Order: sequence, then C-alpha cells, then structure tokens
Amino acid sequence: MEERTLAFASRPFVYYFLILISLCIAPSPSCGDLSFGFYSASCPTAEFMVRNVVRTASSRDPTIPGKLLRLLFHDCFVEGCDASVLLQGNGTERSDPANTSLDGFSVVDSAKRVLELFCPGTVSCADILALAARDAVEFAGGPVVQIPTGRRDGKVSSASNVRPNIIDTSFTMDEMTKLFSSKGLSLDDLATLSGAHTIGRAHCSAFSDRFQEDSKGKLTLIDASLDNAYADELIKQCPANANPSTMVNNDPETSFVFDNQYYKNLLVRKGLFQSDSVLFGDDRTRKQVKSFANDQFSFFESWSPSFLKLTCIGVKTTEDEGEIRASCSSTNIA
Ligand code: HEM
Ligand SMILES: [Ca+2]
Ligand SMILES: [Ca+2]
Repeated sequence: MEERTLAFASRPFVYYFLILISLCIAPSPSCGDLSFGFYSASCPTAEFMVRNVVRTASSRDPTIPGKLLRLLFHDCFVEGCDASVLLQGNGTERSDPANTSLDGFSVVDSAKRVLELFCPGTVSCADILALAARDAVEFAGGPVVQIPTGRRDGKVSSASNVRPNIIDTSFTMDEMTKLFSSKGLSLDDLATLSGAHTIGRAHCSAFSDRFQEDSKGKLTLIDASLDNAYADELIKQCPANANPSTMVNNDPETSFVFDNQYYKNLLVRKGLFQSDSVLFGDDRTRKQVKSFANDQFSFFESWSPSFLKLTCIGVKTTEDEGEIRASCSSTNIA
C-alpha cells in the first residue's frame, strides 16, 4: 500500500495537478467587481481599439508610453482609478502644481473619440487609461499584462486631494511605505512599480533638491547617494539657469525601453530622484533591487501582479459611484 502511494506521488502529473489546484484557490488580488473582458459583449473591439491608438501614437512619439504610465499612477493614487485626473477645469486635480507636468491626455481623448463612434456611451475613460498604460508598457518592450475592466468614471476631482496622495521625491522610505500601504500596496510593489522610471523624462526641478546653488549660480552636489560623474552630467543638462521646460531622461541608458536598466542604474548610484536612490539605500528594498538588476525576468514577473494591483485601487463599479463619460475631460452633468 505504502509502495503504491509512493509510486503515485512520484508521478510528475500529480505535482502539476496539485500546483494547478493551489493556484486556483490562492487568493488573487481583489479588484472590486471588475472582470476580464468586461466589454466582450457590449464592445468586443474595445481593447483592440485602445491598443491601436496607443500603438500609432507611441510609434510617432516615443515619449508617449512614459506619459501614459505616469498618468495612470497619478489617477489611481487620487480617488482611485476613476479618470479623475483627466477632468479639466478650475480646481481639478490637473490644476495642482504636482500635476502640471502630466501629459498624454490627447492619446486618451483620441481613443475615447474612436470608441464613442463605434460603441457610444459604453467604455469608461478610467478603463481606457488603464488599458492604454498597460499597452504602453508592452510597446516599450515591457511585459504583457492582462487586466480586468469595468471601472466607471468618477465625478469628483479636486486639487486639494493631490498633495496628500502623491509621493514627493523628498519622501523617506517610511513615508513612501505608509502612502503605498494606504493604497493596499506593499514594499515589494513600491520597489517594482518604481521600475516605471526605466522610461520617461523629468523636468530639472524634479531633482534640483540634490544640488545646491552658490552665489555665482554654480551647482554642487549635496546628496551623497548620487554618483559624481552622473551628477556632473545632470548639472550640464540642467544648469541653474536652465529653461524650466528642460527635461532629462529618467533612465540615462535606455530611456525608451522598458527593461531592468533602472535597477542596474540604482546599483551604481544613478537613480535620478532621491526616492529612487533610497530603494537601494534601504535594507528593506535593496535585495529586490539587486535581484531585478541581475534578472530582467524577475522584474517582469513581479511587474504583472504589482501593476494589476495599481490598476485596481479604489475602482468604482456602480452607477452611484461613477458614470461613463462622453468626453474624458468633463463629467456628463456639467
Ligand atoms: C514612488 C514614488 C515616485 C515618485 C516620487 C515619482 C516621481 C516622479 C517625478 C518627479 C517624475 C518627473 C516628472 C516631471 O518632472 O515631468 C516622474 C516621472 C515618471 N514617473 Fe514617477 N514617481 C514615483 C513612482 C512612480 C510610479 C509608481 C510610476 C508608475 C507605475 C511612475 C511612473 C513615472 C513615469 C513613467 C515617469 C515619466 C513621465 C514622462 O515621461 O512624462 N512613477 N516620477
Ligand atoms: Ca483618480
Ligand atoms: Ca530603460
């Protein structure tokens, strides 16, 4: 009898079966009442249409993927992933100084226009933005992620909600951890999602706190966690008298490729923001930074569940909570 049990257990398929069962019962991150393929009956080509708009825009302008990804981050952290960041007008989130450098709105608007032609009043701006950011990562060479849909568009957008919910580059690890945890995101998610800085750009003002200006207008490095040669390079690109619209690449090596170069940069003290450098400086995240730097696959594998969690923050799914906007920049009842 014992022998028979052993023979049974030694068969590989038994293990595959057990792994399959455990995967099925393992808790998946809760994502409100969203579902995969929410539009499969009401607008079967919705995801395809968003994808095409993002593909065309990104191939014309390689800065688009970074813009869409950051737009999603700033949407989801304020009032949840509900397109509140897209609303225009006095006192909306967009008008807060922390959001004035956001871009990529026109890509979401284009996708919305196409969808309104084919499936009027059906696909939310919140879903369009989440799908667009997902596709943007893929087009920049990053991992393919399946995300559920069914988000509704929020009706509230207030500048005063931005500061308490968006991380500043000067935040300590404890402050970042606290804010992430208030959104249901872990330290692992922080280390993983910060990898978004492998693409995109930043204005000089976003990291000027790492330098000090003397009376002659000369900048010197005051942050020991930054590599000296890299700091010199940054000073060249962003001198004290730089035009405020000047931008530098977040990842000085492969700025348009979604790869693990960001983590390799952190290892050699080339993280652009203080909030990037801190991930390598702190014991709690250093191990993960090293592992992602050594193995792109492990970064990509971690990206999918963390990105999924990001797109699920505070989603609205009932008619009371949100609507399907006709235009992404204004609510239906003006
Ligand atoms: C953890 C704390 C974070 C801080 C302090 C931070 C801060 C910043 C800052 C200051 C910029 C430059 C903006 C500018 O000057 O135009 C930036 C750019 C960017 N951030 Fe973050 N970020 C954080 C996390 C994230 C996350 C979680 C994502 C997405 C998952 C993200 C995606 C991006 C992208 C893609 C850009 C480039 C935007 C562009 O090219 O237009 N960031 N971030
Ligand atoms: Ca929002
Ligand atoms: Ca890169």
